[in-house]
Amino acid sequence: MGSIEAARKEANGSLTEKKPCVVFVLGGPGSGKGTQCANIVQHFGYTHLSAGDLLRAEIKSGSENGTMIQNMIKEGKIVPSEVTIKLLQKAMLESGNDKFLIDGFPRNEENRAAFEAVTKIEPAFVLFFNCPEEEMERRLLNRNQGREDDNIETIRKRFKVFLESSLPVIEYYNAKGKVREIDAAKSIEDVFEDVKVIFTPKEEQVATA
Ligand SMILES: Nc1ncnc2c1ncn2[C@@H]1O[C@H](COP(=O)(O)OP(=O)(O)OP(=O)(O)O)[C@@H](O)[C@H]1O
Ligand SMILES: Nc1ccn([C@@H]2O[C@H](COP(=O)(O)O)[C@@H](O)[C@H]2O)c(=O)n1
Ligand SMILES: [Mg+2]
Repeated sequence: MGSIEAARKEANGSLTEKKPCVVFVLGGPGSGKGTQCANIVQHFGYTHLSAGDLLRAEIKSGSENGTMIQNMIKEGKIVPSEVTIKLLQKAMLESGNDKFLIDGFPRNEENRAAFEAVTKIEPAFVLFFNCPEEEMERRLLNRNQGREDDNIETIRKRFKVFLESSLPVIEYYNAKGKVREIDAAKSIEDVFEDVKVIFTPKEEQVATA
């Protein structure tokens, strides 16, 4: 049985009940989550849902939560789970797909516990892009996508939140054997080579030795 399918069945506890396959994609700011998710979508048919992108779209839509979300993002703070989970659930329903890369979520223990309580979905696994802070800082300062949080002051706050609130979530899943860690300091192409191994069912992996 392929590794993803096995993880999915184990996560959802049943062979018949059809729950979506969710992979949480975590890593520090600038570790390359969005870049690699775009590659995974092309090769493996997942729908990519970036919590940060959904929150930024919510600001643009003129929603009543827009100002609150904008202020939180400028400060690198985590938006209350209720808001983010509603956006994720809506996007999952609208996608028509049943395989999701949820990028940048859960960002803290509150995100994690609320998602599991509301959706009853356990991730198949957690893809963790591990990258040194100096490299992430360099990437963010060169990103040039006009993001209000890509300035050195906010970047430092985001790093602090990652260490204090997001790493414990990765440790939580690691204790359950669910973390697939990737060295994200390599080139985009080399990182994707490592990612592909994780998403390719074992029986399809060609022996190179
Ligand atoms: N392996 C890599 N080597 C060099 N640059 C990279 C690599 N991966 C991504 N980048 C670049 O670094 C920047 C940040 O990448 P990306 O947006 O994918 O990160 P992210 O983890 O989604 O960040 P955030 O958490 O801030 O959304 C982009 O400009 C991207 O092109
Ligand atoms: N679960 C989340 C994810 C993101 N945010 C806020 O959005 C900012 C940008 O997120 P990226 O993943 O695009 O880097 C992040 O710093 C948070 O302010 C959130 O609140 N909750
Ligand atoms: Mg991103």
